[in-house]
Amino acid sequence: MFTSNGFTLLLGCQFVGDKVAFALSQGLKVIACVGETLEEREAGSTMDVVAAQTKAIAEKIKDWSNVVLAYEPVWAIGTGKVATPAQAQEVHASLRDWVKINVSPEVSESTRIIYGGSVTAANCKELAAQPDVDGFLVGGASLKPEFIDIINAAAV
Ligand SMILES: O=C[C@H](O)COP(=O)(O)O
Repeated sequence: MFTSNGFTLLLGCQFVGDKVAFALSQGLKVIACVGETLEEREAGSTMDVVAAQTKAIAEKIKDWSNVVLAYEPVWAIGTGKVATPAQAQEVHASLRDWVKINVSPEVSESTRIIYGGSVTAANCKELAAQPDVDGFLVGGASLKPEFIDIINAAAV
């Protein structure tokens, strides 16, 4: 998945892995977004989807020090439908476990896993309080004064 304000492209897993590796090779830092569609969530395949997306990245890179993982459920991006704190924590914890098992415990500890998708001043505090939510990828709300509240919530 490639996402920026109001613009989301669903890309094949392998293509995303190649893009991440290329960006790193050029000295860039990467926020790699993973996330399921509403259909995939309703089918119960959320973790299978984000694991497959993360695997495609893990197969192409060795050094994770310039990579941040962002959990961005497709159904939450720019829709006003935010993941509940429990939904976000469940996926973030599973992602961290996946990285621990499939990459290394050290990378699992050091890699930030941030949440994106309709984050606002009203929902950021509860999300930020989840143990495996390390910050936010903010779209629409970054253009509003409430952004400072989101920054402060994530900084605690
Ligand atoms: O670029 C940011 C993310 O795609 C989330 O966007 P959003 O906060 O407008 O839902």
